[in-house]
Amino acid sequence: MTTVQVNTPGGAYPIQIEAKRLDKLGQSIPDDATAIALVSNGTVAAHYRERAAAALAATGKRVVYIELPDGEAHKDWQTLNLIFDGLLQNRLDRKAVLVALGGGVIGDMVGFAAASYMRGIRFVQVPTTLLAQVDSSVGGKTAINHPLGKNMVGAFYQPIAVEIDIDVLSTLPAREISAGLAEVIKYGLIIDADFFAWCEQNVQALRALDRQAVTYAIQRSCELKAYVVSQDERESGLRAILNFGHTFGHAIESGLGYGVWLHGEAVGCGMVQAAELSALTHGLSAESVARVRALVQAIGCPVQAPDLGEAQWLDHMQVDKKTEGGQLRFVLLPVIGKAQCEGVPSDALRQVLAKAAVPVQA
Ligand SMILES: NC(=O)c1ccc[n+]([C@@H]2O[C@H](COP(=O)([O-])OP(=O)(O)OC[C@H]3O[C@@H](n4cnc5c(N)ncnc54)[C@H](O)[C@@H]3O)[C@@H](O)[C@H]2O)c1
Ligand SMILES: O=C(O)C(=O)C[C@@H](O)[C@H](O)[C@H](O)COP(=O)(O)O
Ligand SMILES: [Zn+2]
Repeated sequence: MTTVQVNTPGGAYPIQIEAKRLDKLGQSIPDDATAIALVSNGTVAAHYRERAAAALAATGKRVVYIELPDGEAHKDWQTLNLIFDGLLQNRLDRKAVLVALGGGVIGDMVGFAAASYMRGIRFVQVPTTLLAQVDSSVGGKTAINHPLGKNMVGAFYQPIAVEIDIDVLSTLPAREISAGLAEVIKYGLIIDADFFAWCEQNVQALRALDRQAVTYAIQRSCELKAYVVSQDERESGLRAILNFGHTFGHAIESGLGYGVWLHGEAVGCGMVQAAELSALTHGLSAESVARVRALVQAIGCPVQAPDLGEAQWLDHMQVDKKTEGGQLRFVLLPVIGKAQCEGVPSDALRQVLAKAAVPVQA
């Protein structure tokens, strides 16, 4: 078992990474918890609900189950309300603990519900996608989407534990593995050039879910994210680097409609666009841009952006949370392994957007 520690003003907690961790979930429940609400969706529940519920019931506490519809298109108010309905119908009090069993969609919604139910109750992240294990379960960003913008309503709210069972990845579709790898290589690009080079060398092992390679990728990603969020929990500076590729990526997600491209796919493509922008504004070399594009392609994510049209691109990017006083800000790389967040000249941005060429389906 590997443990990575996260320390923020909003909460300190361990990330436990282990095979068959699902069977030890009871260890993350505090003794004074009055009840446990396990929240998942039908897809994940079909594989893992029984084991997770049994491990939680072994604490001797009452376990209730709340099922949400599956998919990014359901990361909204209506679905969030289903969590509150379940908590109230089952009379869960302030000392109840929520457990998020699923990918980033479940984790983000359960986290937001935990932040607001009775003004805040404890919650545990049990991430079951690669993307959630390397990124969304760590750091306390919780949110739902708005039709006009991604993750627009939410809170910073830390879990009390993150429980990663690497075995659950065996049931994940290949497309979801590719999407998760986009966030893995992001860490190399923004903060650890050696890790980026390691990803280049191990891309086939990662896609094949080679146990040793995947375990290392999860551990290193968690270490790097834990370092960043422990320095800057609420994104007043450094944390913005974790948003590399997301100004473009989130515009793709909301522009095409949530769920058409997976979050990781949109981020993968967005990182290629952000690398192209970095070449125009921060001197990133043509060779480095080519390395970014080649690795995004090698993990199985799209590298060619959809043709939303310049006006739509700008409209969707304008609501990005890094925007200040109406000025768009991007995470940019002077070299692979270093990132900074800044405004850019509009002609450079237009040059990058002009390359978006994939026709958008009606
Ligand atoms: N809070 C953060 O810091 C943060 C970071 C990155 C992404 N996110 C958010 O996370 C979301 C994307 O998360 P995601 O990629 O995990 O998508 P997801 O939660 O939609 O999961 C992907 C699909 O895989 C299924 N699934 C999950 N685990 C499975 C398993 N083990 N076996 C089989 N199927 C399984 C899900 O039911 C779903 O259909 C986006 O909404 C994104 O904005 C948040
Ligand atoms: O943890 C962070 O900080 C991130 O930016 C991680 C991103 O991968 C993630 O997609 C996050 O939800 C985006 O945050 P947002 O503030 O742009 O909504
Ligand atoms: Zn992301």
